[in-house]
Amino acid sequence: MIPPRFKLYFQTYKKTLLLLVLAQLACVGLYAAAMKVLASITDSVFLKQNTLQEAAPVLLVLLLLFFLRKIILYLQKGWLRKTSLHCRQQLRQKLHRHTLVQPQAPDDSPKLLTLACESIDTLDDDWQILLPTLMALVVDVPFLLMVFACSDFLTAIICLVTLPIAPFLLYLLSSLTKKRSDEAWQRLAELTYGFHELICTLPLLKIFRQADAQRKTANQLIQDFSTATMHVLELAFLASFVLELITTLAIALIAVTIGLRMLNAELTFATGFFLLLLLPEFYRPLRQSGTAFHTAMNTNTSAEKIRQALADTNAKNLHERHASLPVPPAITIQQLSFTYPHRHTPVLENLSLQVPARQITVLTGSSGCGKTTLLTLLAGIYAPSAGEIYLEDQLLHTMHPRSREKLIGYLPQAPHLYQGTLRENLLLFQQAPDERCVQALRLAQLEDFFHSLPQGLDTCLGDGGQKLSQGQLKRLGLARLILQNNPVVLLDEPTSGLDETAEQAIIHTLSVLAKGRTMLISSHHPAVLELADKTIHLSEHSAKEAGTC
Ligand SMILES: Nc1ncnc2c1ncn2[C@@H]1O[C@H](COP(=O)(O)OP(=O)(O)OP(=O)(O)O)[C@@H](O)[C@H]1O
Repeated sequence: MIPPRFKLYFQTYKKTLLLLVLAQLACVGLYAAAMKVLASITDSVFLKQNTLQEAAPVLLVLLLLFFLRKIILYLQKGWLRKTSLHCRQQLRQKLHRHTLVQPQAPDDSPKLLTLACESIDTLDDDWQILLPTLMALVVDVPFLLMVFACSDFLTAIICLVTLPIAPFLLYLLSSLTKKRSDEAWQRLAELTYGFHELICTLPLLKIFRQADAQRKTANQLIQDFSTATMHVLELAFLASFVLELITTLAIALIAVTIGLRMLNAELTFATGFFLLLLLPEFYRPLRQSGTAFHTAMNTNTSAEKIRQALADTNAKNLHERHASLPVPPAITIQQLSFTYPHRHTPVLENLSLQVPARQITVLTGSSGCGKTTLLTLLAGIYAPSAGEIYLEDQLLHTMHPRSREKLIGYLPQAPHLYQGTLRENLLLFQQAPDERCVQALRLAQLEDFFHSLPQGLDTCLGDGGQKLSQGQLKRLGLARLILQNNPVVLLDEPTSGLDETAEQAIIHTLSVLAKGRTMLISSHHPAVLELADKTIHLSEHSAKEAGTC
């Protein structure tokens, strides 16, 4: 019944969980003591006719017990919140590392988005709902059973008999709920994917006045998701209702027996009242287990998806051994094939070629023949469907991402602009002195742009900040590459979108940057071709080397 990830929680957060269990024990102990005091006050004031003044010190003790319990509950909540946050942070970091280690399939980003946001956040319920219920079941129920057994054996026996009904009913509901919960997650993934696509293409849809037409698709996705969620909620409601009914009936049954036995003087008022006060607390974890059970179905589905996503990484035999690699290395491609998911024909098939070290190699070919695809495979963003890519004698896809990042720099056709300062956009969370940033901007022909900025390197770029033209964005990408200082540099159309003067300047920068590096450029521009030591013409599925110039 207990999900496997809980074992991991028990191992990782052993001390915190022990503390939480002790706090739980203290809470239930204080509650039982408070109820004992309350029963005895009621007994002394109403039945034994003592005055309130006589009961006042005992009332103070009652107040103190409630106060102490509140403090422990508050601390317990805080620990649970903190541990949940830490646990989710760790998982997000793991997932982040995984996306770097495991070359992503091109269609994976919406899936990763769902995993990193919704799925991981769902695991908060493990700490806010599941673990507290589990602790109450493990600590409160046996503790109160013992208190019942010490006070009145018959009540303890009835409680014990009614106890297994709830788990049995939950077991019956489990298979049905799991299927519906899986379905709801599937609909959520489709919804995320649909919205992701819609947002990416919104400007284009607006231009072609198709934004309204897409509303129908979005509405359908929302409808499907809400229907699937409603199905899950129906079952959750049913489970809670059944448990409420059973526990209420059990409490009523025990209350009647206690009442009858008090009438027959088999039980004193103080003991009977004390037992009646404790009964709701005894059944509380059982009532909560309905909600917890529904939550567990949901979190189990998310945890399974996260586990599957992370499993491939653990299986991969990655190594960081690149110290022995000659720098800059030559690139050798052998029998490389790549097919995009949901496509029947490969973009690249049995491609073999050599990119020499310390030279500029220019990749040409008609539009759509696979130049960008080849560069992204070399950058390790996608994994090849077949064949090998070697950096000297080392296989690229067995290399650790840290090694790959150190070795290979990549300038995509449209570099991404992050919402952040110019400095953050340049350094991408690395450290470097401001002078180096300014020097890189100068080399990438962005000096004038930099001087026009009101706050220099601290100027905010991206959404809500300074916007950049396509040409400026490309040069910003080039400045990033200059700062990264990688021995292998891959550039996709570095001069597209630039005017003639900027193009000349960038070509000069490229020739400077190429010194002591292995450079592969995808381009048609005659000026870039003039730079080439070697030209490779990529036609559909094959490559022809135009030889060394
Ligand atoms: N994410 C993707 N999913 C499916 N197919 C894709 C994807 N990206 C590219 N393709 C297809 O792969 C083929 C090669 O595309 P690629 O962008 O690599 O060509 P290219 O030679 O770089 O073109 P260009 O010179 O116009 O940039 C094209 O037919 C394209 O439609």
